[in-house]
Amino acid sequence: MRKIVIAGNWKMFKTQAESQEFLLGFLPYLVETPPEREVVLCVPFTDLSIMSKNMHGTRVQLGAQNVHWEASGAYTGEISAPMLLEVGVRYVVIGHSERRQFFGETDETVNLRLKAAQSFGLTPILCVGESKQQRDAGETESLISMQLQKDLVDIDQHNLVIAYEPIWAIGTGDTCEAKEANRVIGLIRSQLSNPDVPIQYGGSVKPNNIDEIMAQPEIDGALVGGASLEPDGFARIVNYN
Ligand SMILES: O=C[C@H](O)COP(=O)(O)O
Repeated sequence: MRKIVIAGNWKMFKTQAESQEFLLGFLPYLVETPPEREVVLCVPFTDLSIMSKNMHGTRVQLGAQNVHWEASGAYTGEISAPMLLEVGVRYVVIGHSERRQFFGETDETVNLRLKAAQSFGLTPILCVGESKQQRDAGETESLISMQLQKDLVDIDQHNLVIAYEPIWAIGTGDTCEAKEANRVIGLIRSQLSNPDVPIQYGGSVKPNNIDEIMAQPEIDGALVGGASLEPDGFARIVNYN
């Protein structure tokens, strides 16, 4: 049985005060959440400590949004896996398209980050997905295959989550049709050595489309950006039917 993982990715949103206000609104809804669903919040680095403290004893797991491949060193502005572990982080988003697009992440550095995360016992959420241009050019399948091939070299597929995030669907309200997301995720699964890796869909997931997305047989969860910022809406997503 594959694990269901619903993760919020707050990106560069929420101060510490705002993160605590979110928790107050969100946590009460979790009494309705079926126990087999893993709920994760991937928050800015500055929110990790306080979130960790105030999520203690709840079923929500803490996630970060990036990690460096060295344990320590002269890497100004970077954060290492031991630093994340110390503040209670369990998951880390790696290779998000915003990192690839705006911060020069390559498949090679994504692979290094994945290895570092796993070697310290963190569970990476690896993001893959095509741009609009690549989709229109019929390159979706080849692009994703190449990303997987390069990103997953020497990666343990028993401690891994993958998120299929078509770039054109991120933050646009233009969700990938659920059946199409299911098809691409099936394709991703067919390329894995462990078919039980949880594979999420991400890209304009909202309270009004989560039920249809989660009804697809290949989809094991969601990576949610904008809609994870608001407690009621994210609770509706976590408590999908
Ligand atoms: O990591 C989350 C994704 O980039 C999706 O963002 P979004 O739900 O705002 O489209």
